[in-house]
Amino acid sequence: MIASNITKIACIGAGYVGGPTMAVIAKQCPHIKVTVVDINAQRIADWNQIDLDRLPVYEPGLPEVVAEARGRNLFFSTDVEGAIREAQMIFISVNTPTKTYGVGKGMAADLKYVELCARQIAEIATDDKIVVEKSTLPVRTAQAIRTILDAAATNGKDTQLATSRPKFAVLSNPEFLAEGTAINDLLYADRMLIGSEDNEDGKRAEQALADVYANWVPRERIVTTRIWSSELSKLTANAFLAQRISSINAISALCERTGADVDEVAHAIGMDSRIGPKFLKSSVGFGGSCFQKDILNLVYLCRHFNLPEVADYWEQVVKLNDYQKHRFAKQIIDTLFNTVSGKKIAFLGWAFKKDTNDTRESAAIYVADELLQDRAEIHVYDPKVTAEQIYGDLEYLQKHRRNDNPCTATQFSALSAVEIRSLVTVHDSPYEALKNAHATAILTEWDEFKGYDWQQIYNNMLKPAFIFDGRNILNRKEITSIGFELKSIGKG
Ligand SMILES: NC(=O)c1ccc[n+]([C@@H]2O[C@H](COP(=O)([O-])OP(=O)(O)OC[C@H]3O[C@@H](n4cnc5c(N)ncnc54)[C@H](O)[C@@H]3O)[C@@H](O)[C@H]2O)c1
Ligand SMILES: O=c1ccn([C@@H]2O[C@H](COP(=O)(O)OP(=O)(O)O[C@H]3O[C@H](CO)[C@@H](O)[C@H](O)[C@H]3O)[C@@H](O)[C@H]2O)c(=O)[nH]1
Repeated sequence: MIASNITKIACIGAGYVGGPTMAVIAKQCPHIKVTVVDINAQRIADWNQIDLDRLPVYEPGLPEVVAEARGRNLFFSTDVEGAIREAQMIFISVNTPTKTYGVGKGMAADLKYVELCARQIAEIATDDKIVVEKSTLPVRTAQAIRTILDAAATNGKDTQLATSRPKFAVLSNPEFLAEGTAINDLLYADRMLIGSEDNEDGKRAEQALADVYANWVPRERIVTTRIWSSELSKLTANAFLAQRISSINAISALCERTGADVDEVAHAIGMDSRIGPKFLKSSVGFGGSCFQKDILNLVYLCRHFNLPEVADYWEQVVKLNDYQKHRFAKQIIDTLFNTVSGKKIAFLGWAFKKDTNDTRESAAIYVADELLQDRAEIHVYDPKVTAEQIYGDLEYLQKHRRNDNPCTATQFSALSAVEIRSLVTVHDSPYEALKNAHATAILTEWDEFKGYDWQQIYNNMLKPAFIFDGRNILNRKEITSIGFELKSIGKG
């Protein structure tokens, strides 16, 4: 029977979602044994690190949560089969990146890892399981998971009576946490969304998962819907959030031409309670593993369902974001007298936002790539990102440029790993990165950047000393009074 009182949970995928979400469930529910598994043995070893500063995910508040629950009722393991066998409820929290091959290349979500999980669960399960989609998935994926679970569950078990074969309930439970604030987002979630199949087992499973969250989430914030609505709500939420950023970034370009100030415009419109103040910060462009991937997935779905106008509408959000990154890089080249060849450009920040070590789709990667095409010498400092990660990001981009992206246009030539390493230097000290630089570009809004000794930095830079503030974090009056030439986003 589908369990109604959950005491054993497994989560497949120990990444940025699986790790923090399960750590918080374990912290809040000491009566539930939570096992997080991954095929990446290094990742699991890192989650088991005694030194909590070296967990694989940098996230404020996470070390404290892990310290409290790990070894008590929170376990990280590579034994995927054992965890599946034991659990009553299994979260699938594996990556669903944009496809880089075949049908839907560059647009559709790659569901191969999710499919593998479904097959593995079906093969190993000997009793009834609740399977929870935690990964972000295209609408109607639950149907595919159900088909795999049902078909594979009978495979090789033909001798078993149909009634004694394990049963599965599939739930959609998308995750809305944002990196950098994940622990707070999980502890004080705006809502927990659960979509279930419309049958007795589905409703039983929905109740069981709602009861888990009710250990700390107020009941009125636990929202239940049809399974397709839940799946689609996740893509829609990200599309709406990203759309706000592209909207304000579009206005930033107009501000630069007209003498308006985008931060003032954002403040003024955000005071309208119908618009609201959040997600109106103009920047060098949004990054992260979710927004672009999920919108492209939405666009692909719309085309699949023959809705080209709807597809074009949402695709524009991504195109505008590409334009914003390109505009920033071009402004650096234009301002530095039309070439950055042989010039030292210091990058402050590489992560896609502050308070994370995640760099996936970070604007910094695209801006760097465009400057490297002109043979700039880039010197990077980021408080949490390793040199290997930075080189790896640039090398990956050389193989996976999108042709329709002005930042990665086809006329760009691919740089070799050796060329990248000769042109890009990664520093442990921001002051070293900035010494003798022609210009500084701020790519991430890390708080520490604001507190630097900018007078000392100015003294050690070449003149004229340019700052391109891609996050509008510096105080214009103070910085320009030192002598810097400051270029901000959306300030004419
Ligand atoms: N990162 C976020 O902020 C965020 C927020 C909400 C939702 N999501 C969604 O959650 C999902 C996971 O994202 P993430 O950022 O945690 O990804 P991630 O790449 O950090 O982690 C995924 C993990 O799954 C593991 N994995 C893949 N296939 C496996 C298998 N068959 N068995 C065991 N382990 C396997 C990988 O080794 C990896 O460690 C994605 O669908 C993403 O869109 C992400
Ligand atoms: O006003 C803003 C807000 C954000 N950003 C940028 O947008 C990107 C994404 O930021 P954010 O949404 O805070 O982080 P993510 O971790 O990508 O979280 C998003 O993507 C997750 C994965 O799906 C969802 O769970 C979250 O709800 C959704 O906010 C980053 O580059 C930010 O710098 C801006 O430029 N301006």
